[in-house]
Amino acid sequence: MASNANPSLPDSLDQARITVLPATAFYISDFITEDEEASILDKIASAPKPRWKQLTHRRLQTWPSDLVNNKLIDAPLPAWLEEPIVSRLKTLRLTQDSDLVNVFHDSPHQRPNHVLINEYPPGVGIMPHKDGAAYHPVVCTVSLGASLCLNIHKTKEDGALEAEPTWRILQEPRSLLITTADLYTHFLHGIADVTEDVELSENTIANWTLLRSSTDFQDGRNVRQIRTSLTYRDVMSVSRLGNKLGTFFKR
Ligand SMILES: O=C(O)CCC(=O)C(=O)O
Ligand SMILES: [Fe+2]
Repeated sequence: MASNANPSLPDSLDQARITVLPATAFYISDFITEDEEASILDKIASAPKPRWKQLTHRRLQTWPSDLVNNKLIDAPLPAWLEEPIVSRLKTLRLTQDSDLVNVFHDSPHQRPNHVLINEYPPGVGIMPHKDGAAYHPVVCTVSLGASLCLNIHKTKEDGALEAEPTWRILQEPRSLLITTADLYTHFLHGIADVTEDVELSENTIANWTLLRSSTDFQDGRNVRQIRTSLTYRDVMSVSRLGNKLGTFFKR
């Protein structure tokens, strides 16, 4: 396939469901093309320096802006985050005979309005966490540059985190992972601070049969390289600027 060809998407998300996970997750290995991936990585790299927020080990960008008190100030996404990804997300049907042509059909704005860009060098991950109340519980993650494992953790009866993940999802470059429902509200997700993901196999990776090339991981290893993720979500509360009294209207 030419690298600029449209990727082949499944007819419906039914075919992309990660069936061993609790409700609900979908994985599409070729959601964007190599050309699209390269062009988005270029845009991220050429963003003005103040766009980056530098954490201790990791850096991130938020588009169109940071949330303030869990609210988004109304603004469009830049064109390079809108096309092709948002348009393509909107075309994904839940089932083949469903008219519900996207996973955001019951979200407040029927589409993602916010994108977080996270860059993970080898050895760097993100602590297990929940995404919280600011967002509608649908998360669409597009991975760029390299592969890594997202860990899904249970909590114990007393609310403490189980240190070992119960499931692992392997995310390849150009893939789309959608997590919703209990995976959003009940379980925690995180990425291990390792330079290599190990013990990768049909038995340990929840989406093994949906991978583009499980043969790449036949030795059970994924040596980490820089992996960048685009996390698309719908921020529930959006406020408009420009009111003289400084109060905010809901959209
Ligand atoms: O980079 C990822 O895939 C996960 C990011 C994440 O969990 C978050 O930003 O809330
Ligand atoms: Fe998260």
